[in-house]
Amino acid sequence: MPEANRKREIAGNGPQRALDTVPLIDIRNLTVTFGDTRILRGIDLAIEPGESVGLIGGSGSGKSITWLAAMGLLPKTAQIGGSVLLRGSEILGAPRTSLERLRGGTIGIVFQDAAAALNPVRSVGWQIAEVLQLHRGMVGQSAQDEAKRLLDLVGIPEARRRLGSYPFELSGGQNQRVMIAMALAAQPAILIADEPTTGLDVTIQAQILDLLRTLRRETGMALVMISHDLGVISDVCERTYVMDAGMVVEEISVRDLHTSPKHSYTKRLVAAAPAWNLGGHLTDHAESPGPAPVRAAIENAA
Ligand SMILES: Nc1ncnc2c1ncn2[C@@H]1O[C@H](COP(=O)(O)OP(=O)(O)OP(=O)(O)O)[C@@H](O)[C@H]1O
Repeated sequence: MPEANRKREIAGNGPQRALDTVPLIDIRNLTVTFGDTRILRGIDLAIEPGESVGLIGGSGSGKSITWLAAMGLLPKTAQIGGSVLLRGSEILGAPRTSLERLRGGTIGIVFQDAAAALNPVRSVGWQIAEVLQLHRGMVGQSAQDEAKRLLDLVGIPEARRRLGSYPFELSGGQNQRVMIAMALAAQPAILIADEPTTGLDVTIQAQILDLLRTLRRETGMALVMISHDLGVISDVCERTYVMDAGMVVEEISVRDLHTSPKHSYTKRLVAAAPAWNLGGHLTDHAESPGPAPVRAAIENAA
């Protein structure tokens, strides 16, 4: 399909996006197969610079696999097809070294389980400094000062002292903030947050979501939020892709989620979510009843 038509088609099917720019990331007809099992069945999605975009769907719908495939993080047993353009250049199948440069560089990633993702035998200051050296060439005092600034930025108290702390000395919420600081250290153009608040208590979850919203506004980076929680998506994102069984079934603005979901799966998600949950971006987050009832409602809908 000619490029212009493709873009018109995307715009016609979902919320309006800028049509005259090259997307930051443009995923086209992405397929993933393990053996005989097709996991992704032709994913199309695009992220513009500075946007905040959700990827919502039930467990096993392929949300994480989409981004793992796009960034070359799947095992060799995966057969991958389609195209992933980063600022117009193909990165699917790119050499490992250039993908490693992109990951944690242009593309920052925050996973659910920060404690597992952080190195237990290195101080958080060391780990942030490593990113600063790798991606920005910073060493010595300037790296230490920047690491401290990043810990301040993500809301870790007594940041200078905390540079010497190990992950086991920090709470779950603080480790998640350290992960975000590490991702930000490389000044990414896009941050992919895969269920970044699952497992954290309600108040900490609200604080982390608030932090991600603020950081996106202040740094201008794009944010992709992967979640099965409609509350999280409507809290943080402007629009969302809805995934079911390895396909994107709908692209919709978060505001329209309330009133005009089109696909039956999206309608079920919305119908099952408590009313407060869909107004998350309009409410005081600290009063949110939290993710557990939402997850139960979504699982019932699926
Ligand atoms: N290495 C693998 N080999 C075979 N199948 C896999 C592999 N990794 C993931 N899968 C399968 O791919 C499907 C999609 O997984 P994925 O992790 O993307 O789901 P998800 O939508 O992120 O779900 P969740 O919200 O539970 O994390 C699942 O059915 C999973 O079992």
